[in-house]
Amino acid sequence: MRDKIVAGNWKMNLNFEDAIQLGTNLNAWVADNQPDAQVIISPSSIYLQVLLEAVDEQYVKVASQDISAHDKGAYTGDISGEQLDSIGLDFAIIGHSERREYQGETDAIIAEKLKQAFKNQINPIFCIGEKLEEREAEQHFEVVKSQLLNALKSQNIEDLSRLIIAYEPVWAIGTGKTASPEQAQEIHAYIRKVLNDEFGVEVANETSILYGGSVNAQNANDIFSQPDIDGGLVGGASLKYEDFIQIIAACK
Ligand SMILES: O=C(CO)COP(=O)(O)O
Repeated sequence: MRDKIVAGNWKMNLNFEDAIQLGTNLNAWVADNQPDAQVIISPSSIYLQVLLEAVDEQYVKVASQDISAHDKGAYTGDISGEQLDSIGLDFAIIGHSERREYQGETDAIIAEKLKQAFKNQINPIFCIGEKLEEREAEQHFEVVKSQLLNALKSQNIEDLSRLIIAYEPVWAIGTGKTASPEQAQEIHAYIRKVLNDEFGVEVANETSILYGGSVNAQNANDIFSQPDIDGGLVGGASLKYEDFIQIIAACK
């Protein structure tokens, strides 16, 4: 379903107390202010369960930052979709560029992770986006198309109703350099066109496509006002309560 969504990817930040405090404060703010956007927070996995208990799911949803590509068994350090589902978790970030870069995640691995999410009724926030050299070589359209198709072609079409996409140009992540609202809109419209061409109009119209990469309280309004941008996946600014609530409020 195409919802407005603002998701905070906390990455490997915040200690236990700060994570609970931020989650609790956000929950109270959402309850009081009833923003248009669905709010999601994505803490480190050790805090998932306690945050699920600390927030009310009608106000704040919780997402893992990853999911195993495997069902179960001898995969030390992995957390399976079934395990995530068993604590009541409904969302998972999959294929973030930092995992592609530092953990060697390929499109093929990401396709398996998406399958595990779908199989366990978890809504994936599937990340795609080009690197700086690919943008400079004007290959960004090809890159996102191949990331999309390599990961989605093997999925069951009916599972795609759970899909959320996050377009995050790697050159804009943590750099303070945002894609301009026009650049972001252009590629979001293109992503929707690829979805339409490959999977049909329903998938294209019903998939939320979030923008990520240096979203902050100042630029959120301009970015979110673009027609094909349904919200944001926010890193650094999601760790600061005052900034993050302004970003949520900007998503209408
Ligand atoms: O990677 C991101 C969210 O997943 C974006 O991070 P920043 O908002 O810190 O650029």
